[in-house]
Amino acid sequence: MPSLAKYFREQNRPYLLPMPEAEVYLVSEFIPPGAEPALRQALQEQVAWRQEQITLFGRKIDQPRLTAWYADPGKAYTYSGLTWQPLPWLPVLSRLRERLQLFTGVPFNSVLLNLYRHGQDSMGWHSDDEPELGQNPVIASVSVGAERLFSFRHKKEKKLKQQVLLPSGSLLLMAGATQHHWQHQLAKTARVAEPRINLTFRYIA
Ligand SMILES: O=C(O)CCC(=O)C(=O)O
Ligand SMILES: [Fe+2]
Repeated sequence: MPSLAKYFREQNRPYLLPMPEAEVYLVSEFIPPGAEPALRQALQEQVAWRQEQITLFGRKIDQPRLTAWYADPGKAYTYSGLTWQPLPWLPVLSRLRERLQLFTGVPFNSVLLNLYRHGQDSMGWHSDDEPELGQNPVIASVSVGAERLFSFRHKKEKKLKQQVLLPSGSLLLMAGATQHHWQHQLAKTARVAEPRINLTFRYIA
């Protein structure tokens, strides 16, 4: 990571990742460190975590993570072949949404939650480019728990790559044309045994 990252981290200012044809910002302490343990506990206990399955080569297999989907009424979302019916907002999620809306100045009406139980849980390469997200979606991704490595690769220029560690309490904002030109993933890792919770706030048309 370039040395400027340290400056932005210390100021707790959004750090713009050096990526062409993308707009990706990292805010390292979006959740104040003192508030992080209570948030982690609330999410682990209150969220209706589910083990979903996907069909791969005609066989049903468990997704390598647990998930949950909360949204305003009437919003359904199709994601990796599954159509999600939303649950009504929990207070802990509404409060986070409120803070994110003030911070970013854009509305969010849904959140997809991922629970990576350990380093063997993961999410493969994809773009968040479903039509219901619109042209240039702003995706606000909050991380709580174990620090994991998040990777980007450019769709056409295969040499273009970027990686960023997502510490607990951080906010990663993906905006502009990021989803057109780049894919992202959360790879498996043998180094992490602790769980990580990720919340991606989105606006569904
Ligand atoms: O866990 C993460 O940081 C990424 C999750 C993600 O890319 C998604 O939910 O679309
Ligand atoms: Fe994603």
